[in-house]
Amino acid sequence: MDAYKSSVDFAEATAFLSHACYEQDKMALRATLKNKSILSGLLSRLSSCSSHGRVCVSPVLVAQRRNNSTSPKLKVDFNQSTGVAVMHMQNPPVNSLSLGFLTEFCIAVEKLEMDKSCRGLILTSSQPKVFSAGLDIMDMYGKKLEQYEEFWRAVQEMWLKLYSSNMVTIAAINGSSPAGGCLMSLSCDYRIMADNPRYSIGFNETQFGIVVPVWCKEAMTTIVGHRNTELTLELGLLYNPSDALKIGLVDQLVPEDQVLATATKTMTKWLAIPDHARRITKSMMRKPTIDKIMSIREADMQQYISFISKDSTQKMLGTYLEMLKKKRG
Ligand SMILES: CCCCCCCCCCC/C=C/C(=O)SCCNC(=O)CCNC(=O)[C@H](O)C(C)(C)COP(=O)(O)OP(=O)(O)OC[C@H]1O[C@@H](n2cnc3c(N)ncnc32)[C@H](O)[C@@H]1OP(=O)(O)O
Repeated sequence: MDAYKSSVDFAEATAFLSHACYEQDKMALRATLKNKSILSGLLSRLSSCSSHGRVCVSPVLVAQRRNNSTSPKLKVDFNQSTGVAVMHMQNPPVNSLSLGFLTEFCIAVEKLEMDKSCRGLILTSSQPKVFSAGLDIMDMYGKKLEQYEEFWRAVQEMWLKLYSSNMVTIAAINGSSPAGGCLMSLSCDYRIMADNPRYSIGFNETQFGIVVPVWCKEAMTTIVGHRNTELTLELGLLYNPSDALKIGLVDQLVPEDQVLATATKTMTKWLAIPDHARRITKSMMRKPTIDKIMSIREADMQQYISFISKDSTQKMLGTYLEMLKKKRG
């Protein structure tokens, strides 16, 4: 009975998802998913139903107002003739990965994934100077345990969706991309960054007392190797574009005004490879990491909740938030 009930929930929510392209749909979806067990079930099952063996979603008040904004946090331009979608992140001011953003992102990627005519996804930012500031610290600060859980479930889901995508995914990094922003680009197949020494990319978490999850370490190690990962994560390093290129954190640097054009050109090359061969190869390369991470998903959740809700962690996050806000004033 429970299994039946949950499959009905899932079917309803999936049917609903496929139509959730307008703002009122998204608001209703969030209301439908308010029950976190449905959210967890839906998001996990969405990731397990895909093909090819991939694992198949004061200052405080100012920031809260921003996060509650109902304007779309993503703009997706899909070109039917090329089969390429460009996803512009537009969550001002810095494209932080808030719960609202993550939910919208998972829905958008799932919709593109289900559309067989979409073969490539370019991820970029509409915000000046910033690709993504990483996880929204407001969603990690001063919240209830259930809220931490809902947020982290969405973080895990977003990573899985992007990392296990069948599409060719290219990050067009047209601004700074610390922490979660860096991991988001590392989940793509290829990274092109604006050659502007004022931009930075990397993982600065330890600098303000946060430890990245094990799956972040795993994903990074597969790209830049054990030693670079160790140095970056322990010291909380952010790199300028040319240093990022040296260690392989990005694949290519181009002048700022050519990031998107280069991504589009690169996409054409990737799409010239027969899809089935590329997809199976991608799965072969990534499935071991995905399987490993899936097996520790619930433990990772418990670890996150216990770590983030500690008084000492909250105190450090509070200090960091104040520091970020003072920087401007
Ligand atoms: C495939 C998907 C992957 C999913 C992700 C998985 C992630 C797991 C990874 C491991 C754990 C990750 C943890 C994190 O990501 S914690 C967040 C870490 N991020 C940072 O430390 C970046 C902090 N921000 C900055 O350094 C700068 O803001 C930035 C360089 C990005 C831009 O600088 P700029 O000068 O243009 O802007 P301001 O600093 O003035 O900021 C403007 C306002 O935005 C607020 N802000 C900035 N960053 C965040 C943030 N991460 N969360 C919430 N709010 C943020 C900042 O306070 C300013 O607010 P006010 O306008 O109110 O002053």
